[in-house]
Amino acid sequence: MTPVTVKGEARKVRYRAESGFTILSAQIENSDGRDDDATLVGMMPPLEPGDRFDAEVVLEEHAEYGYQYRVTNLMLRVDGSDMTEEGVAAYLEARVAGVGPKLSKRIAGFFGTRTFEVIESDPERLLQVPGVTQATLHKIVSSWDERHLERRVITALQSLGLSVSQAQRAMKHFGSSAPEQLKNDIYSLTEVEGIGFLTADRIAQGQGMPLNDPRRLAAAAVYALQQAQISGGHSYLPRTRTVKGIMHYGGVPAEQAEAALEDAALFGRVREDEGRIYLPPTLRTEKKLSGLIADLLLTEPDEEWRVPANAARGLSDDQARVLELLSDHRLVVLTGGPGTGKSYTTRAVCDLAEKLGLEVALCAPTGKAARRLGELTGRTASTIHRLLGYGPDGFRFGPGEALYFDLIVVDEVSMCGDALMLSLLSALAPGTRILLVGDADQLPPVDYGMPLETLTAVAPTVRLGRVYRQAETSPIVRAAHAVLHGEAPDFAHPDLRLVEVEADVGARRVALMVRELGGPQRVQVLSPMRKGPLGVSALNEALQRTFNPGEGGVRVGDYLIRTGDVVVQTKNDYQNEVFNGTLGTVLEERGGKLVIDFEGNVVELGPPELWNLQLGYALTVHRSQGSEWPVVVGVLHDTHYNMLSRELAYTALTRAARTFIGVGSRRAWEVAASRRRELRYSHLLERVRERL
Ligand SMILES: Nc1ncnc2c1ncn2[C@@H]1O[C@H](COP(=O)(O)OP(=O)(O)OP(=O)(O)O)[C@@H](O)[C@H]1O
Repeated sequence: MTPVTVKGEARKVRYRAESGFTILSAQIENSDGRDDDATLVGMMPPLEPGDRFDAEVVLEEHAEYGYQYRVTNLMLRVDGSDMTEEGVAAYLEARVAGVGPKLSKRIAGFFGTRTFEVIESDPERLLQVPGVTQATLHKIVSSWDERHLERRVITALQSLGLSVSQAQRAMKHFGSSAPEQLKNDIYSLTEVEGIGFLTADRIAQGQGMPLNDPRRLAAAAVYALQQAQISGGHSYLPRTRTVKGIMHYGGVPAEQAEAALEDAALFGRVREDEGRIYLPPTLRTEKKLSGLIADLLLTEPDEEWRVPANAARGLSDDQARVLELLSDHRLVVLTGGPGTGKSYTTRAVCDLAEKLGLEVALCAPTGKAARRLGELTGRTASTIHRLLGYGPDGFRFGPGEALYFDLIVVDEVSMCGDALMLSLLSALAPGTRILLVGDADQLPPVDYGMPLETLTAVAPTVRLGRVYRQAETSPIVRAAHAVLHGEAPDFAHPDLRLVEVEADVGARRVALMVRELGGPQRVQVLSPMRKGPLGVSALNEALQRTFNPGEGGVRVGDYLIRTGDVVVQTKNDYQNEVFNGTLGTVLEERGGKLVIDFEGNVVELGPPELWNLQLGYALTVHRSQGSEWPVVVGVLHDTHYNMLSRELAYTALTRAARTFIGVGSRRAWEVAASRRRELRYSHLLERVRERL
């Protein structure tokens, strides 16, 4: 059915979720006829009885509710200019506090169809109407504002070409100044979750923005760098690749893209640093971080750190070296694969520090990693954000106020990008020691930069090679280390198997396998990418259909999430203390909101936060870092070709504590083992070296 355009008047809002999803009874009409009791469903701005609107609707027959009109777009006509005097009076009476039937008729009689304009732009004139006192005026203006602000902003954003849900998210991001903000720079829309350059550009074109407008091409440059940061973890792009990005997003030839890059640098939208193109904040971060690392390497630790002979008892020589290095160095790095004794060593460090009477803080990038660190060392550990006192206006501790501990231990450091590492190091008091622990062979962090790689090259580092945990018996640990040396796993063990499948039936095969292995609560599925027949989206659809079939649920991106589903948080939410990569189970669906149990932390998420959720039956390998499950089904197939690398395969393997089932193709594992991941563009290491 093709959408038809109708004019309508709202009768009754039967239901409205914060996301904007609405069920509305209305009278609608167009040249083909009218329907006095129509049911409209879909994303709509806040509506009140009597509101007039234009809408695009598609007539549908719903299994349960019969005929109804699905709204593809709905625009309010709030100016009331085509309302009759009675309509204006009725509107005032219904919606504005402090105005009864008599007074609303008098006001409508006085100003007619310009009444709304008077209330909005020159309310004092209402005092000319007999019976309107200062108190009445105050009531009218304040009730008008709060109710109409959102409607006006949403309607203004819709008139820019945004859908209702995009308008809601833009208003959440920019606040009520969103229309002005977007009128000045429509491309700042790309900052809003789920809105990319192409959407902003479509709207800008709709407003007549010329293809070669410098603002448009500067925005294309910024977007190219943002995408490089988000999807590639790059801190900058070489000039040539930035130009290609402008050509790609801007759709302009090379010479125009070159000129646009000059303009973007001129406007300060991007920064050029010896042929490297950065977003300004990223360049500042990289420079500041290099300064702090150099400072840690060049200054002496404060407190006395003597290592008595028995302190190293039970430690290997390598593990004992960590204790020695801490006596003369403020910054020490401990790296090694799974089961090599990193936590075991950390515990010994904490034991010694306490014997020396030193104050120690333990932290890690995510809640799960912090909990694990606490368990393995028998001490309290927190997230880095909590240690730095993260709150609504950012970190409490930092350049302005230092953390006063003698030693800070950070685990799972491979998950820290440049920005978080900067926040952490800038909160250290002079003389404080810091021990960074992680597995440098893992995939780099989701955020841009890879400070651990730089630190292992410049700071005193101990690399633990010997595998203790069930080394010889655990085929997975052996396979992980083999992959790092370029060999594909042999998959010749009951706990390390490979099932070859064709891409088009693979997702179904994976779902059946998860059922055989004990279901989603025991088995985690991993895949390198989101798209494609064996990507996370397709796997999640198949797994949801198998383990949580049914209709309905809350629409989040390309998923319908409902009670009982396994979900994963995709962005750090410090208010609810739910971090990127944390898995949860949906307990209940309440009016467009979801109540989710994230490993004991039960939170209720409403529309804007729901954008940070996805189904979690299957995760990308990237997002699985810092977690571990008894059984993992790792999907690696030729169709993932350009993502295959030995770090990816290694990270996937090391997520399994006991059993790893590979699904896909043996060739994919051979390709992965033979290839290192794409290097990230970061200049941090060079900047640190320049300062040493
Ligand atoms: N020097 C050692 N002597 C004896 N056992 C050790 C030694 N070092 C570690 N272990 C044992 O090896 C196992 C793995 O140690 P640990 O958990 O510290 O490894 P890890 O590197 O932290 O692993 P992961 O990266 O998975 O956290 C533990 O059971 C630990 O007790």
